[in-house]
Amino acid sequence: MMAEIIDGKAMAQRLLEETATAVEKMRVEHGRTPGLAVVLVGSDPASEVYVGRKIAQCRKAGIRSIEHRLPATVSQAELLALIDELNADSEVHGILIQLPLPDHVDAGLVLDRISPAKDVDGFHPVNVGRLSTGTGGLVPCTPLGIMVLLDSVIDDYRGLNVVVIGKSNIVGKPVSMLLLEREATVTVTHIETRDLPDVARKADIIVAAAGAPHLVRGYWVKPGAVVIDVGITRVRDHDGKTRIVGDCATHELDHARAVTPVPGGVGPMTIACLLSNTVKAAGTADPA
Ligand SMILES: Nc1nc2c(c(=O)[nH]1)N[C@@H](CN(C=O)c1ccc(C(=O)N[C@@H](CCC(=O)O)C(=O)O)cc1)CN2
Repeated sequence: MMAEIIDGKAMAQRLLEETATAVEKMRVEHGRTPGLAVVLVGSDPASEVYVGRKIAQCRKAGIRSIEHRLPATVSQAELLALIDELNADSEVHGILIQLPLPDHVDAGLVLDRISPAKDVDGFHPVNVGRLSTGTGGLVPCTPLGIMVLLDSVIDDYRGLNVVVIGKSNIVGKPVSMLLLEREATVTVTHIETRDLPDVARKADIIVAAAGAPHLVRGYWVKPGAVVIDVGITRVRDHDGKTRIVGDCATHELDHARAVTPVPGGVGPMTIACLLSNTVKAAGTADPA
């Protein structure tokens, strides 16, 4: 039997529609339009695509987006000055700095400068701390999206074994916190983990976020497990064409209960959750 394919594209579309409804309600009831500042440094082609999609989705949902495109040579001081300006702007409820940043910029310093209340990416230490103590705050978009996808196939996480592959600050660590909040038993694995296939095979849920194409093979996955594929790697085929592949060899996962596709799984949810975080930030902001 084939595994169920969790349709991230359709679920993202639904969330975007709900967000548009919430934006309209906020406008009518409070006279406030959520505003998202999108900062792109340099011209990384993938970042250009993602930023373009974020802005297009904002437009559709009725969120005001304010785009700041800076050259790759921008100084750290200039970037910090822009963030100070955006922090002080009452029309800006969310600030997004598209990653990666150029090497000469200290990304940690830049992200820490964003006001935690406007940190719609959930990367600021205050929001990281809130997430790890289960005390609210803004949660990173990809992990939020993963939970929406998982909730579509799992009612009760209590006692389930989850193996997270990858310990990044953007995905691995925050998704582990969200799963712990649901009383799952979470094992976070990484490049140094011994016998990773054996560890993975014990999982009821695998979240693969290693950035390693087709790392997770069929024999890593227990029959009936749910597999969330977070990897997005562009590879070049024999014919010279590029295509996007995930961290999982999905064609070997017929025995899984459900899997997310790449593309069309976690990626679209990341953008939808950014918009819903922006509305959340606008809803908690002080009146202008
Ligand atoms: N400030 C941030 N920077 C980055 C984040 C982030 O959450 N915040 N995540 C990634 C990039 N990203 C969003 O910014 C992102 C990546 C992929 C997708 C997506 O929809 N992917 C498609 C496939 C790719 C394609 O079609 O080109 C899919 O999976 O279907 C959306 C957003 C790093 N930077």
